[in-house]
Amino acid sequence: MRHVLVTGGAGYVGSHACRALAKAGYLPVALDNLSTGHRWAVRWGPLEIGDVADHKTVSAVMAKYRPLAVMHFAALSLVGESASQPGRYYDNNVSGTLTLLQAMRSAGIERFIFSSTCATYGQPDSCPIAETARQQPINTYGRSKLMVETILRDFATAYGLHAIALRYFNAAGAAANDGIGEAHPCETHLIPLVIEAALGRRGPVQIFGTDYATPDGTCQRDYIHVNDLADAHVRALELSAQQSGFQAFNLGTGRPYSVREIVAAVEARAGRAVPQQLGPRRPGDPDALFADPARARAALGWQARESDLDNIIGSAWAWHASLAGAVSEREVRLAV
Ligand SMILES: NC(=O)c1ccc[n+]([C@@H]2O[C@H](COP(=O)([O-])OP(=O)(O)OC[C@H]3O[C@@H](n4cnc5c(N)ncnc54)[C@H](O)[C@@H]3O)[C@@H](O)[C@H]2O)c1
Ligand SMILES: O=c1ccn([C@@H]2O[C@H](COP(=O)(O)OP(=O)(O)O[C@H]3O[C@H](CO)[C@@H](O)[C@H](O)[C@H]3O)[C@@H](O)[C@H]2O)c(=O)[nH]1
Repeated sequence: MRHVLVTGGAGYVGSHACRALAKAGYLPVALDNLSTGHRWAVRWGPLEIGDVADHKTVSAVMAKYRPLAVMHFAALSLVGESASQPGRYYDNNVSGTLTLLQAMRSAGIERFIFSSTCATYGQPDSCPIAETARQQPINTYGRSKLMVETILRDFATAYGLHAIALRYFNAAGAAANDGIGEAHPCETHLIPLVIEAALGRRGPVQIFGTDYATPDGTCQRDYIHVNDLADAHVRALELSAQQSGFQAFNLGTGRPYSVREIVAAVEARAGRAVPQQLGPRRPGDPDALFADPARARAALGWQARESDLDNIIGSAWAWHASLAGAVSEREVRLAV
C-alpha cells in the first residue's frame, strides 16, 4: 500500500487532502495532536495521535508505515493570536517542522509537500501575485511559514530533499457529502462566520472596513475550494517523485471577491438577509490579494475546478446546515 503521512490530517484542509489521496489510490496516515482537529474528520486511513515536535513519536510512526512522502498541514494559523503568542507559533510551526524534517532524513523519506500561504507575501506591490513577488510577511504567522520555506530551500540544496511549498490563498468550501468541512474551534474566517450569522447561530457579521481602495470599499480575496487545494496536493505529490529541489506554487483562482460580494452570495443561497454591522478595518488587512496561478497550471496541470463562488458557498452552506448547532467537537460528532 502507498502510504502518505499527513500531519494535521484531522484538520480542515488536511482531512480533504486525505479524501483526495484515498481517491487517488494512496493510504493517508493522519498524524495529529488534535489541538484544533477532530477525530471524526479522519475517515480515509488510520489516525496516529501525536505531535510533530515529538521526534520519538514521529520516528515511530514513520517506521510503522514507511510512507513514501509527507504532507505537512499541522500548524497554528490564527494571524491575531500569532502576534500575541509568537513563541508558541515559532515553536509549533518552525521548530515542529524542523523536527519533522530531521525525522524524515533519519527515515530516508525524501518527498515533502508543505502548506504555505499567501500571507508570506505580506502587502504585495501589485496583484495578481506571482511566485516571484517579494515575500515580506507582515505578521508572525506569515513569517513562521516563510522561515519554513527557507529551511526547505536549504534542505533541498544540502540533502536533496524534494520539497514543494503550496501557497494557498483563502481556503473555503467543504466536502459535505463525505461528512467533512470547516470546523475551526475558534473561527475567524469570513465565509463560515457569514453562514453562521445567516443561520442565526451567531450575532451579526462584522464587515471589517468599507474604505478600502476596491470597487465597493471592502477587501478583496481569492477564495479557493478546499477540494481544489486537495487536488493540487495529489498532483504535487506526483511531481515530487520526479523532481528534487525546492519549488513553490500559488493556489488561487485569480478572481477576487469582496467581502460584500461574499455576503451577497450567502444571502442569495440562504434566501434571506444576513445580519451585519459595518466596522473599522482589521489591522494588517491588505486591500486586495489574488493569485496568478499560471505556474501551478503549467507545472502541475492544475486548475481550480470547484471554486466557482456558487459552489464554494453552496458546499459550505450544506456543511454548516448539516451540523446540529455551533461548531463544537461534541455537536459536530453527533451530527455527522
Ligand atoms: N485555512 C486557510 O485558509 C489556510 C490558508 C493558507 C494556509 N493554510 C495552512 O494550511 C494548513 C491547514 O490549515 P487548516 O485551516 O486546515 O487548519 P486546522 O487548524 O483545521 O488544521 C491544522 C491541524 O494540525 C493539527 N496540529 C497543529 N499543530 C500540530 C502539531 N504540533 N502536531 C500535530 N498536529 C498538529 C491540528 O490539530 C489540526 O488538526 C495550516 O498549515 C495553515 O497554516 C490554511
Ligand atoms: O468577521 C470577519 C472576518 C473577515 N472579514 C474580512 O474578510 C476577508 C477575509 O478574511 P479571513 O477569512 O479572515 O481570511 P484572511 O485574513 O484573508 O486570511 C486567511 O487566508 C490567508 C491566506 O490568504 C491564510 O494565510 C490565513 O491563515 C487565513 O486566515 C478579509 O478582508 C477580512 O477583513 C470581515 O470583514 N469580517
